[in-house]
Amino acid sequence: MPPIPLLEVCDLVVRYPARRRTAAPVTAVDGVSLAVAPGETLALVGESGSGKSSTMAAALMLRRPDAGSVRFEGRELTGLPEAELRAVRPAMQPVFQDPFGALSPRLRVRDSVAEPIRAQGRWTREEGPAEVEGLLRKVGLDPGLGGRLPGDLSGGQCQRVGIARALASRPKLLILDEPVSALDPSVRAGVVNLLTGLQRGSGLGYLFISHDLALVRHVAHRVAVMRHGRIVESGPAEQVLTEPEHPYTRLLLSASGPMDTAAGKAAG
Ligand SMILES: Nc1ncnc2c1ncn2[C@@H]1O[C@H](COP(=O)(O)OP(=O)(O)OP(=O)(O)O)[C@@H](O)[C@H]1O
Repeated sequence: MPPIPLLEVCDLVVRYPARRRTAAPVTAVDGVSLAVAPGETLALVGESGSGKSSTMAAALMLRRPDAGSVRFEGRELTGLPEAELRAVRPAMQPVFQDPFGALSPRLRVRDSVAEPIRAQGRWTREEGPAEVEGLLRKVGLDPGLGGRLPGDLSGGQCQRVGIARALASRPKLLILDEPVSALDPSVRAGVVNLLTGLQRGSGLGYLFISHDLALVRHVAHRVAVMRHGRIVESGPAEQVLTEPEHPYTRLLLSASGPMDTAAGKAAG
């Protein structure tokens, strides 16, 4: 029997109220189904406005979907009260595009990383600091940076702190929303390699949201292509990216140009 997916989203619908009185409500996600297995990276690709971030927000239950189901390790989340969701959330952690925006500007690096450990009630004076130091090392940072504020770090360093903070909750799934697209091209590959390295042998699943198909080719096991709130094509990365069936996927691929971005090359 195949393993139970970490995340399983079925027939997901997310609507936003009309922004103007005369406008219609927006259906941002219109019946999306996807699943992420342990140790797997599913890339969700599509142009701006196709509904990727709305799917992410609903999958994380940051926004309750208007219809459909979200299961984590087989457990339905949509009907759970907030108190029960709080217990599930550590296992599914977001990593956002803006590395500075994701961290509190007034919290030192070590406190940002310590916060989830404290929130889970695991902090002890003996083991807490060592766990933080270990997490900083794990994401390729010198623990000596622990005393700095985010404003004293580069974008790449900040994103690594964001990843360390996500890992501090001991998650099973990371939902990564364009995790390297705001970074300087010269540091993207390092962060991509970090993410692929963290996954190796760990069972950590990734829902990897990106519009960079070159990058997706290097990180994803499977790809789902989203357009106007729907998945128009999905399958193994190699198949979708080399023999796309849907005209929209072909269009995205032709618009993305040759598969040779800095991140792609170094990560390959
Ligand atoms: N808070 C909101 N209120 C109204 N409409 C919204 C809201 N957030 C998103 N939308 C609309 O929902 C649709 C999907 O947006 P979403 O941000 O999920 O797409 P996306 O693929 O993640 O785009 P991007 O890559 O630009 O973030 C778009 O038409 C967007 O304008």
